[in-house]
Amino acid sequence: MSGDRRESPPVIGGGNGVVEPEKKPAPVIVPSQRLRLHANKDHMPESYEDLQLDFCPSIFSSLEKYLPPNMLHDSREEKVKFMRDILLKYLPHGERTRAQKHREYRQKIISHYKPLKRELYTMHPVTFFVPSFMKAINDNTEDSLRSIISEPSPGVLTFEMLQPRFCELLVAEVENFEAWVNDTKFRIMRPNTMNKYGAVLDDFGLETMLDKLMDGFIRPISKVFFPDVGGATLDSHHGFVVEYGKDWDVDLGFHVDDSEVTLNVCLGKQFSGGELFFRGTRCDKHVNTGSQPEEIFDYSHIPGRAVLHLGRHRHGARATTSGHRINLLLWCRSSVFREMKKYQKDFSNWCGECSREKKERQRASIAATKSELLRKDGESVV
Ligand SMILES: O=C(O)CCC(=O)C(=O)O
Ligand SMILES: [Fe+2]
Repeated sequence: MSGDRRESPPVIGGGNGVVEPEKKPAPVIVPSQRLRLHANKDHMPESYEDLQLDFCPSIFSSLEKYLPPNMLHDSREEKVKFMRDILLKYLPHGERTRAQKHREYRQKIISHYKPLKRELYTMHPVTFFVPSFMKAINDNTEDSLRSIISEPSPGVLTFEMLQPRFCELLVAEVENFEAWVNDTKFRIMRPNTMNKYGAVLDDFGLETMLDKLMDGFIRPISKVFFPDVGGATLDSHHGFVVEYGKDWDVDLGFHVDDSEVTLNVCLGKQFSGGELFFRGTRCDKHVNTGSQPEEIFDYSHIPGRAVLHLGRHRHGARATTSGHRINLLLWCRSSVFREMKKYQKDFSNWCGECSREKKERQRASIAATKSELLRKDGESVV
């Protein structure tokens, strides 16, 4: 083991609170009509963005061009049903049942829960974000982004992001949701296996808004700062809030997130403690190795200020010693990166330990070449 620090092994992924697959096989629906072999280029597909779907809405828009011609002008609901049945066939059985169960779970919440602050459910950049953040995103250059971002430790980016009013509204919505959960005794899934408190925002209607947050605001930053982990191709997310304090979770153990890039923004309220501690980025193989002194970093949350880091950047949260801390988390994922990762062994462009090992191999190889040259030199002198 390298480095001077040992931590207990980080929890990997932390799960995302999704129900376990059912054992009984579900019947596979075989559509009586087939997709076309070639896309109908003249057809203008509908938007599926506003629907609660178990696949990315853009997949439905793309697939619509392949629908049998007689279906093209069917209702959106009929087209969704047809395409969804086809897409589900491509998921492994366990995944398919899991996706179906999760869809039903969400549907149940959404059809019964009455949102309090409706303005949160559609993206309003000007009222959500502080002007400096808006400007940097709108200018959309590396320089403009760098001008608002600090990097107090390698790979830990921080910047002012959310308006105080937005934070208040989101906290009020979460409290309203929790009151509804208590009143109705509805059993909700927590954000992941590490939390007893907190709520999954995607499960009660905020998925579309959070998708827009990822697409329009987090992906442009990740593309510049985290290109090696699929920062430019983030295409799905898990969005939730965590709550800490005497009456909630107290701290959060050492772990890595099930994400390529994680956005963590403090929403308030008043609290002390709760610092994030970081211990360097690691691939699967090296997740339990020690940390180098330069990888050790503590960050104190400030309401409205975002922290952006790799999911594989090992971290945890210290005890919130007084008050109530609520943070918004967006675990952003890239399916392209995950697929490519299966065929790679060396992650020295982002894993601290792969990189250290690679440098060590290069150093050893240079030293061996030098001593070989010196030996040959010595022989020729004699
Ligand atoms: O409490 C925090 O700020 C950290 C939360 C976190 O790391 C997580 O939920 O993955
Ligand atoms: Fe985390």
